[in-house]
Amino acid sequence: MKKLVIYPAIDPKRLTRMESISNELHIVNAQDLDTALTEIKDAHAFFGKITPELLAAAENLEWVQSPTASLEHYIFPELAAHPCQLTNMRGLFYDVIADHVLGFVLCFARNLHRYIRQQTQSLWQPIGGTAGKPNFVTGPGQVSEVDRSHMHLSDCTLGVVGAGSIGSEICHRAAAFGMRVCAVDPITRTIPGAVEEVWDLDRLKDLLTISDFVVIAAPHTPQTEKLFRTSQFQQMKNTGYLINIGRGAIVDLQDLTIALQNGDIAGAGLDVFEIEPLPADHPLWQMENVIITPHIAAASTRVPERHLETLLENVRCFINGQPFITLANKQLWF
Ligand SMILES: NC(=O)c1ccc[n+]([C@@H]2O[C@H](COP(=O)([O-])OP(=O)(O)OC[C@H]3O[C@@H](n4cnc5c(N)ncnc54)[C@H](O)[C@@H]3O)[C@@H](O)[C@H]2O)c1
Ligand SMILES: O=C(O)[C@H](O)CO
Repeated sequence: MKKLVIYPAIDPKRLTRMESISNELHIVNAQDLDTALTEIKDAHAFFGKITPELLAAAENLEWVQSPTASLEHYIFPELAAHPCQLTNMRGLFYDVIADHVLGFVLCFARNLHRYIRQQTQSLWQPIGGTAGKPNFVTGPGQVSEVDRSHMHLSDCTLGVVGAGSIGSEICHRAAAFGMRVCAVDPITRTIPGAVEEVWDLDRLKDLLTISDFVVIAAPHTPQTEKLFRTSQFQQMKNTGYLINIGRGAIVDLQDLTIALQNGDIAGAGLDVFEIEPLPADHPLWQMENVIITPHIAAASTRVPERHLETLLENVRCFINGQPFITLANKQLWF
């Protein structure tokens, strides 16, 4: 019989669901580190926060399941070198984060973030027009400054950096809004129904040059750390927007701030930051072309249940000797 050690211990209700799927798994829900260290010795699987100390104590470990989607604070060199398979919790947030991104896109396209600020001052001012004046739709053939200041999504291109579960869903949603969509990714080659050919990473510059909205949906790895610096912002359209729901460390915060101040890009929708929480005196807070959400793009009532479902499905795969549904590529981090 295979043995799974869980540490830190999980809610007994979740444990019952796990036990109910198989009587071929001996589960130890370790209440303290000493128990975890003793029990992991002959365990085949581990769920929770693995450490170098726990890994060193394990003699038969075949599988480690991370409780998080991202692995940059989880993986360490001994774990990468260990023959065990590593799985994560990716894929739980694909739709809700894609919604969040489209929320940013719609705000920028229609200036909703600016109108919400104006509303707090009872200010009637069409963006591009005159305060306090009625705004008449212009006649045939005439495009006013107000028209010019509001984007038509089907005229826009959205480019995604990192076409995994979240990035692919963003592409589908953007395509449904009539946008042209492109993406770069080292592994994904196509997103059926949205992007016929996903480009390799060497075409990042092409993506930056043509996109009205650049969306970062990649993990934080040595390759993506500070991928976005001044030169990337300068390659973007100066009417373009950056949206980051991936990881803060992918974008150099200072360079982004300067790019926004210089008008190298038109604005940014940010859920993640190089420094979290973003300090209260940071200039980004005061920029009217920046929308800040406090790392909540994944928040949703459905996520805890999906979290458990992913864990149960991987347990089933482990018992039945089938491929895991969220196998991680350990080499991405080293
Ligand atoms: N804002 C949040 O609260 C929140 C929540 C969940 C996940 N995330 C972030 O989103 C990331 C993506 O999540 P996911 O579920 O789509 O993961 P995923 O593993 O399904 O997709 C990640 C994609 O990024 C690609 N990638 C790897 N290296 C790359 C690089 N150098 N350049 C471009 N693409 C690269 C991978 O090939 C993969 O297709 C996570 O790693 C996490 O950092 C953020
Ligand atoms: O990586 C994750 O699990 C999400 O960003 C939630 O913090």
